[in-house]
Amino acid sequence: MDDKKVSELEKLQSACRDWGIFHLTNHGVCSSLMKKLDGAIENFYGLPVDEKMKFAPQPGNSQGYGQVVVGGEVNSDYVERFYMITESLEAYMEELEKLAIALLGCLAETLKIDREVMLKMYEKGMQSVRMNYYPPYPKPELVTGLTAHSDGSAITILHQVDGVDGLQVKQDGVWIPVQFLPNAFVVNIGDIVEIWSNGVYKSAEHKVTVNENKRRISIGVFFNQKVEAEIGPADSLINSENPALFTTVTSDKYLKEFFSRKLAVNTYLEHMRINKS
Ligand SMILES: O=C(O)CCC(=O)C(=O)O
Ligand SMILES: [Fe+2]
Repeated sequence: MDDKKVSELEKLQSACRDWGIFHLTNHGVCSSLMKKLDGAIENFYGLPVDEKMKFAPQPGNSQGYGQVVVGGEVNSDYVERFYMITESLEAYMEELEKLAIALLGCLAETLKIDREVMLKMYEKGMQSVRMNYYPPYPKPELVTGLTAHSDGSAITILHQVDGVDGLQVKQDGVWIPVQFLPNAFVVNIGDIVEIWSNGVYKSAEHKVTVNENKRRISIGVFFNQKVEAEIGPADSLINSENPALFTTVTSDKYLKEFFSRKLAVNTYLEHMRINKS
């Protein structure tokens, strides 16, 4: 491996270990697709509420337009969201999937996990997308845009439309604003990579604040394992000196349990932790 690659991988390693979140310059990849998508999303959120409510989720289905719902009640978070499992958005998703696999490949390399093992788990994995719309609010300190949480995904690739800030990540107990970088995605390590890496990489605890005058729109794409893959620490990382810190569960169970819980930090991950202290 050349020195440049070694140093890039080292940077990735420390970002994942210390922060669970980092910027990824996109070098113009998907930029025209992104513009189209941004326009479509702005048009959608600009529609009257009764038009948007036509896309409200059916009972028992998490896909559709609405607010954050916790245990059947609408949460106080000041955000409108649209969640869908991606069949449309194909071109954008295809490009992002290549990026996600490349990133997961780099993570596997830093963890000394065989690339084939990584591909077996994540290639053609389940993907979903969530579009978040945070309207401006005159007293932003009185509302939360999106509650503190970690993503249940393996990794999340986030695009912030128009560069309106608001995302924050918790580091050593302190909330740090994630500065917007033009032409860069934000990548979050999600709970699945924390489990898969047996705790080497940490899922990012993050939240979103609301802006006084500007509306904020973000598009998060969540990359998960294949539905038939199990979720647990990678076998090659476990030995008598490094016991598994998490249990292994089927994807099905993981997804059901994750979505049945409140949006919060490490919700199901903590449940999977072995020898909780
Ligand atoms: O709006 C953002 O920047 C973040 C959204 C987010 O964290 C999520 O949808 O899980
Ligand atoms: Fe998130």
